[in-house]
Amino acid sequence: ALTAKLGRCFHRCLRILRSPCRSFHGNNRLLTSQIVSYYESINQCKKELPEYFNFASDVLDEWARLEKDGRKPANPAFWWVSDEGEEVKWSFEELGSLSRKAANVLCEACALQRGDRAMAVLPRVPEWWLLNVACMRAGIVFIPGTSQLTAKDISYRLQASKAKCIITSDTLAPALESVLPGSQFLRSKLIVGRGSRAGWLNLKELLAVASADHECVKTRSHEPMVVYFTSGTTGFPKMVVQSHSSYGIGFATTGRYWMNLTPSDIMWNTSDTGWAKSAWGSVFAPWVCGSCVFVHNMPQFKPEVIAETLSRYPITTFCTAPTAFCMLVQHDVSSYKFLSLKHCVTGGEALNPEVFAKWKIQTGLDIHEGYGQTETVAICANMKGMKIKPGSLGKAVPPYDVQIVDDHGAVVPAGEEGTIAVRVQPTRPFCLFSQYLDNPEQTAASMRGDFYVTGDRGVMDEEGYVWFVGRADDIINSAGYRIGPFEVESALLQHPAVSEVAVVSSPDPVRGEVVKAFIVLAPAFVSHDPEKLTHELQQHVKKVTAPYKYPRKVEFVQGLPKTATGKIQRKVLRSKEWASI
Ligand SMILES: Nc1ncnc2c1ncn2[C@@H]1O[C@H](COP(=O)(O)OP(=O)(O)OP(=O)(O)O)[C@@H](O)[C@H]1O
Repeated sequence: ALTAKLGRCFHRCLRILRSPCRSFHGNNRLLTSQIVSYYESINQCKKELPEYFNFASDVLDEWARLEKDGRKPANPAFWWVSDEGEEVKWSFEELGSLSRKAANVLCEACALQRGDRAMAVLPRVPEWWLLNVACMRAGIVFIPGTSQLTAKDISYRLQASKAKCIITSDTLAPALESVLPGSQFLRSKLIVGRGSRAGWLNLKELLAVASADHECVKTRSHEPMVVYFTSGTTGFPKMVVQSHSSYGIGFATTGRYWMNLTPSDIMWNTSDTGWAKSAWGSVFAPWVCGSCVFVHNMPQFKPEVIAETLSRYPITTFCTAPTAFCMLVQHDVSSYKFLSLKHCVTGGEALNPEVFAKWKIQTGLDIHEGYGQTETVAICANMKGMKIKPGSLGKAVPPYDVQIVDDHGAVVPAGEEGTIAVRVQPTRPFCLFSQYLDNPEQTAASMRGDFYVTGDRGVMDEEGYVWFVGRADDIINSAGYRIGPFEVESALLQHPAVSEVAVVSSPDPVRGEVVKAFIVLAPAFVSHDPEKLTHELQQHVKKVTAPYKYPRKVEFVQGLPKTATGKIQRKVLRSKEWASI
């Protein structure tokens, strides 16, 4: 009888674990590792997506429960520092109670309801994280925008997104006021920071009197959770809708295997709050893994400040853009001691192998490059434990089936160039964006046959590693040769004279177009003879890569045009080159 009883009990447990609708709500017996592995197995298609899911109640509150029971490493959920020496540390419990208060503020004082949209244009202040979680709890769609946006940009975004609430800082509010009257959807305005302003509610004052009792909305997995704007590298930024599960569950594999995160880790991602990269590395990937989100609120990216922060705080995992790694190795971080740091990741643009090699020499650490878009979680990555191929994007991250396809959506053989694509037939991955907001044409245009196409060109090698060639628009077609800017830029960066470089097409009467390099010189080379230097750089490229790729035109410049995220806008340089034609 006892065996039969045990057998029944075992099967009941198994049924609960396998149940598609299972949530962690109220289940106190779960272990730390089970939270991550449950969501990981959904990513690996071993378990079905639950019908209802909410990151706040199903993940964050679960970590808070384990923390309370003493079954989670004593790591804060959130650790924020500023240049002025201020510090904020929240446990998962504190994050829970503060975000419940914030949810009440949004629902009561701001009169927002489930499904309404709220736009937050804030620098890296702790309230950004609170409001993010508060919106999840209330089922409000959160729309982050970078504080580098101009009032005109914000006006466009408010109109386009039909946001009912604008949240901004006391310093940004005056500049915004001029454009707000034109936003017919806007119902409430919330200020984060000190001081009062006519017509604005103040979060701090409202939080002081808000109740910490709030029942989390039971959101459906596919319900919209957040809208992010793309960087606008190739055109006007697109509004990408992500659901509660796409970002909420989809980052489990990214966090565990690419970022190497566990509940003992402290993750620092330097991305600005307005970009999807902050959702990746400062919200979902670390928190689904129970790690601590570390934030340094610094108005400007200064390599010496980054290096000091990495030395001073027990940061274990560091993520920053390739350009930032480039600035760090140029600053030379060899003299710093990053005692806790054990894992570095990057993405968002191409990481040149030269930077990878220098970082390894200076710190002893690899940089694990990953690739993805606002529309996705990590598509490819050089994951922990895998052989790293410097210069490659790594291999497909589950559940994505990544292929290189031709113009008709047919998969091309290994070694052949095509468009990097993610299979959506017969099964569309749950962690792919839902749509471009109010733009069915653009949403449809992102599909080709059985695939979602990224718009990036690449090659897959025999081992399944994907190599980035360039954005489709950036490929140079010179006398029948197709040349990706990345390879030429990587070759040029190996030369000590080159500090930064962008390679684009330029008109040519014979070849149609030729390779042109815009180069920012390293300080020691600024006074060199430009003609001699041009020749030397051309010879250098011919030596380190196929000679037909060398830049026939070279222009030395003071700086390169970049998006607010720091990505090089080759489009701007290209347009100037072709303007006179
Ligand atoms: N590791 C990487 N190497 C090279 N490029 C990368 C890498 N990771 C991401 N990218 C580039 O960044 C893009 C995704 O960035 P994001 O979603 O911010 O929008 P964007 O393409 O920069 O802007 P927009 O779509 O508005 O032009 C990818 O499509 C790819 O071009």
